[in-house]
Amino acid sequence: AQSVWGYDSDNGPERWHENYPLAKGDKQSPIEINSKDVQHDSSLASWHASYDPGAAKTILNNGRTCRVVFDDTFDRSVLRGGPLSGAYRLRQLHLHWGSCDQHGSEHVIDGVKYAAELHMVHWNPKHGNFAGALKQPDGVAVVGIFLKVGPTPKPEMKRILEEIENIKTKGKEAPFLHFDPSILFPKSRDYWTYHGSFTTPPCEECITWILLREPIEVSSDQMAKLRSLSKNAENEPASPLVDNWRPPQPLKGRIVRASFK
Ligand SMILES: NS(=O)(=O)N=C1NCCCN1
Ligand SMILES: [Zn+2]
Repeated sequence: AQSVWGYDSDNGPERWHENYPLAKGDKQSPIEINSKDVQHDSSLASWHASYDPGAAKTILNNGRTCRVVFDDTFDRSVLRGGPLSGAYRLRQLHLHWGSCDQHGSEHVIDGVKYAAELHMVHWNPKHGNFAGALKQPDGVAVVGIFLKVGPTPKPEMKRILEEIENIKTKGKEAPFLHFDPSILFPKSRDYWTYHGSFTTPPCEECITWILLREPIEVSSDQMAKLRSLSKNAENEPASPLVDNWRPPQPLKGRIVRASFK
């Protein structure tokens, strides 16, 4: 059987284009951000999230990440402002992380790789549904938050990490209720924005990225917790779910704008 895509040598990012041609497009994500090339745009508005804690549904290990799913059947939890026109519905959040604290993020900032990167995925309801939004350049908005290992870990990450016990192997899902993901935001609203793609196949180029400049802090133990997830199903040989990140892709002349000086 065709090995589905993943992050191993035989099915990893260097080979995705064989089954997913968009992966070789000229608006791919993630990217390396070099502050010297960033353009400050004073016309960029601030972004605002208004999330309903009741929209949180379940947390899942799909063998490639840990994902929290939200009810997106109406404008219940939305992101607006910043570079966006209109309100985008929160659909899910997930993470990418490394096998050690020194790497794991997908976007790289002035050569700095963070231990992990959290993505909050929103879609534009003017395109009818998520599948339709994937076909549009303004279809999806992802807020990226960097996780940095430091001395004052953010207690708000605890809720997600506590749930990991119940979703250790691929396919395991647990209820995840009454959760407002905006508690995960750092203090500063400063962000970079550019147009790119999903960092996972089929790598559709439908994303307005909003990357928060200020990382949130986690402890090394919290990172170890994330690394205790397995990519295998319960009855399969154990294989740790780590290094589920795509490396930076060619910028191809794109402009990265900053909301800050
Ligand atoms: N890492 S990413 O760009 O957010 N990729 C995603 N792929 C599937 C749907 C949600 N997000
Ligand atoms: Zn992601």
